Amino acid sequence: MVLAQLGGSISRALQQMSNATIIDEKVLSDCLNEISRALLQADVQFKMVRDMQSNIKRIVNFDDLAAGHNKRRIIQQAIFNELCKMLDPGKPSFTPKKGKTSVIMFVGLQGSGKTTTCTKYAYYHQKKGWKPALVCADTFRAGAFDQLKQNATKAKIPFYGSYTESDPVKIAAEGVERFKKENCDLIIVDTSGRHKQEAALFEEMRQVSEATKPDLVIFVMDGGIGQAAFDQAQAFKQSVAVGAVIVTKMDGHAKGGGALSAVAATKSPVIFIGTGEHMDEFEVFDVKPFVSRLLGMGDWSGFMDKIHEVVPTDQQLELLQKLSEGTFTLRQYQNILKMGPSVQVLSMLPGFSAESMPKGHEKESQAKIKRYMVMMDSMTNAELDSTNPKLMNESRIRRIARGSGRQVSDVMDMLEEYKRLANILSKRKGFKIPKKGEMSALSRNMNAQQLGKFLPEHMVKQIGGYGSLQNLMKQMGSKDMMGGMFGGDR
Ligand SMILES: Nc1nc2c(ncn2[C@@H]2O[C@H](COP(=O)(O)OP(=O)(O)OP(=O)(O)O)[C@@H](O)[C@H]2O)c(=O)[nH]1
Repeated sequence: MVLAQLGGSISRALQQMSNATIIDEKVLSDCLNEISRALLQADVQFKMVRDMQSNIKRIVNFDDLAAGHNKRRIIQQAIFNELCKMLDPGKPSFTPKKGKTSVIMFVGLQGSGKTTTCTKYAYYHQKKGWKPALVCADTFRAGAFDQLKQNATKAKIPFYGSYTESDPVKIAAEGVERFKKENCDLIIVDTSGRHKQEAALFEEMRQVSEATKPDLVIFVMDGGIGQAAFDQAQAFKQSVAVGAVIVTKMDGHAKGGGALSAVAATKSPVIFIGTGEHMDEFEVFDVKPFVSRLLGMGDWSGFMDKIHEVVPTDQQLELLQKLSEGTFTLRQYQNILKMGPSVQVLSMLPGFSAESMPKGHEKESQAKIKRYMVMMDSMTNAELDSTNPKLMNESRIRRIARGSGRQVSDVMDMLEEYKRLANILSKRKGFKIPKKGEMSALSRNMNAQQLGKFLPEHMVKQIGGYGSLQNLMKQMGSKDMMGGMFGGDR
């Protein structure tokens, strides 16, 4: 994920600035140049980068800052705000309501991942108790209906389409009508894509939109599109009322910076990102935790949400404790993998960046995770909980391979990856976690001083001290941040 590199570069620039004895215009300029270079390398549009730079310079006016002002804090806050502004168009997109019919139309270029994303979107809502349905109005690409049908069948989602009807407008209208009668609350219309922006595609889209009157049009964009993103997104916006963006393929080599351009071009927020071909590889996109992650400040709320979602209750505290101590057993590895690819999960922790992860982790596919989980299921409790690297001897490895139906080399591979990760984590220990009794009280009324007690010293410094932390908490909504962190009410 190139975005991880962007995060690494930005937090390094901030760190360098934090290390400077005196922060003057030159230090700020160097820091901003570094950040701008990183953004441009991530394919963020030149104009946006230039605007960001001049906005920050305007906010951080050294002449106006009285001595004693915490410049570091003001600069970091300004960078945080500007990055959020780039990704936040200022108004939320239409949010469908469960139980009330909404029509959602998907548009995008061919190959952007539109059809896959329609099913992911439907599946995501279905898991939350919605009644979604899929309509295939893509009559241009032979096989589009089959693809949608196959995905929909697998996820047990009702679908509508035709092998013989060539008019997408007719299919879309009929499909929407049918599912309205069936009281589906989320009717998703997949439209045709083309290789490039063409008048015919836009005309067809306009007609489908007129016939189905969507409550929301979602523009699907390949995360790897680069500098072309702005023009492409703008062209779609000019034809139909795009209200939200989904960026796909963020698992691959996508630079991701195009997402920022798409937000600017459509004045619509990114609502989800696609992180793989699998139905589950789909994440809600929230600006502030995302920027916080980019700046190396972590995303506690996301991390704790994941823990609560998949890690057995009696193991949650232990997982946090072990992570903070830097003792990472196979049991912890198993729990992390339940939460998703380790690179994504661990980059939610403050002080971690995906960049610091061992090479190869970005390719942790669902299949590989599944394979590892099966092998771990064949391990004994003693093996899973051991901190002794010598425990896994030849006979144990053979037994695990036999028990899981894998090769000895597969078990060795998995152990190797575990060791590399454990090694990284042992060097990054240091965040402290609250004691059991402190949890609920802290989750509601915590101030920056109290939160600071649980963070490593260098991180508090990097954030810009307690003042910045307090601001960050305010920015992120302390209830949200703390609720996520300590499992309080949300
Ligand atoms: N790695 C990865 N692949 C994805 C993601 N989303 C979609 N894909 C893959 O991208 C390819 C194109 O996806 P489709 O859903 O067929 O694309 P489309 O935009 O619907 O194409 P048309 O229907 O022809 O317009 C497929 O191989 C998908 O599996 C993602 O988030 N990550």
